[in-house]
Amino acid sequence: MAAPPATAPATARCLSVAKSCWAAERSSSSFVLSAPATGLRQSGSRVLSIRAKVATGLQRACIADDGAERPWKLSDARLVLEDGSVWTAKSFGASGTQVGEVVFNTSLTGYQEILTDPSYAGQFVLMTNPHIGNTGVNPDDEESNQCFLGGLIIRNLSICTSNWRCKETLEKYLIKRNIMGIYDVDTRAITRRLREDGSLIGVLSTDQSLTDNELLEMAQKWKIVGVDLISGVTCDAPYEWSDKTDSEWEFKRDPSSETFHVVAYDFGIKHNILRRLTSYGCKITVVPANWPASEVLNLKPDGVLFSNGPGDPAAVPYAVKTVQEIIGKVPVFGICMGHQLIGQALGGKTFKMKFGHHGGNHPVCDLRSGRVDISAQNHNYAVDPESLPEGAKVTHVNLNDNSCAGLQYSKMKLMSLQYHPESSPGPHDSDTAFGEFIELMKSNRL
Ligand SMILES: NC(=O)CC[C@H](N)C(=O)O
Repeated sequence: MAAPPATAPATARCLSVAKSCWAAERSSSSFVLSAPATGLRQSGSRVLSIRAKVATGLQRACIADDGAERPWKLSDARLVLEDGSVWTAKSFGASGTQVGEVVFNTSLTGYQEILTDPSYAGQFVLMTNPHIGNTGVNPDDEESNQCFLGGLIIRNLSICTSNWRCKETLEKYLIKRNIMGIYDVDTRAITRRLREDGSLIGVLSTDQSLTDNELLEMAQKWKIVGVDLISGVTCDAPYEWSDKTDSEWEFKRDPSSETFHVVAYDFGIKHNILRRLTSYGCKITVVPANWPASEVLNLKPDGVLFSNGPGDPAAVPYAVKTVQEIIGKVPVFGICMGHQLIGQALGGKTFKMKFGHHGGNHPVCDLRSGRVDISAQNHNYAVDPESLPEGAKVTHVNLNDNSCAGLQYSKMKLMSLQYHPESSPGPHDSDTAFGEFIELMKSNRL
């Protein structure tokens, strides 16, 4: 059970701190900040300086621990961003100190699928929905066997859980899995900063012996671009997968009469991708990320799936080489990281987006039919369509920013999507993509 809220509502505390910061600002002759953690952005805009001061002011207002016992939880955690801002919060889940890239996710729920999505390795996920934890967690919504993300950042932790599937509270679940969580922090302000400045590296800490400056230094030294994160999340050895989507949840009513053998490269694969493929009539062999292409081709599969996965697609040349050795020989389907690796394997370029796409409400247009799907997304990198060779066709665009959301190259028997047709969590609109992969494999059999 979460701790009861502090007496003064957070917004009120925030506003009074903001007011006093503003008054101090006006009475001083310059906008130079006195707090060491904000000093780095002194040369930045006046607006940024004020915001940083508010964040630092919150820390002073909340960590007034005089040793007296109080029946509510005091702020005991900090999030220090690489821009020098310090955000105080209350911890839940594990304690300690953790570095990661902060991304915001606009899904209303589905936090358990997000926590267990291996593509979030190295990242802190900030949920923009202010109320999280009310449905607890259950054994069926896991997308992998562990949590790979660095930590969870939320506005309000639900003080109770109420759901017929709930087996455990979010707080207990995070403690068991040694994952840090913070709440009672201004997630809207952090999201606005990420939208303005782009994704930022941060440090989450409950360790009061570390100074703001020490945490800031950790954030500024840490790198995520150019790092191979796939090798930390892929499986150790091949295995067979045969679980379908549970009949209670199945929404596709016309099971395929044919079966297809698909080899799935595990770059951080989500279970629901495997379940959806199985429901569409596939027998699946999952192989580790570094499994030789020659051994996969020796199995004579009907198709190969290149899965989602964490990090920078340009940092895994071995995976790009594998994709190069396979495309054109058997039908392939790339999802998210798999799509980006296909882009690279075709000689195209990937680039880091300002703050990426993370959420269950991204409109995507299928340019072939004009149909618009609402899709589940989680990526910070994208394929530059201008860099692709002739013949590679952009089939889908994200309607929020026109970025490339899908590819097809008939001669190479390939299709790929930048988003998540398996939709966990998210809408089922794009489930038909699995049917398209089945058709691609069928036509290759003829
Ligand atoms: N979901 C994924 O596969 C993520 C892809 C890649 N790691 C990115 O952030 O762009």
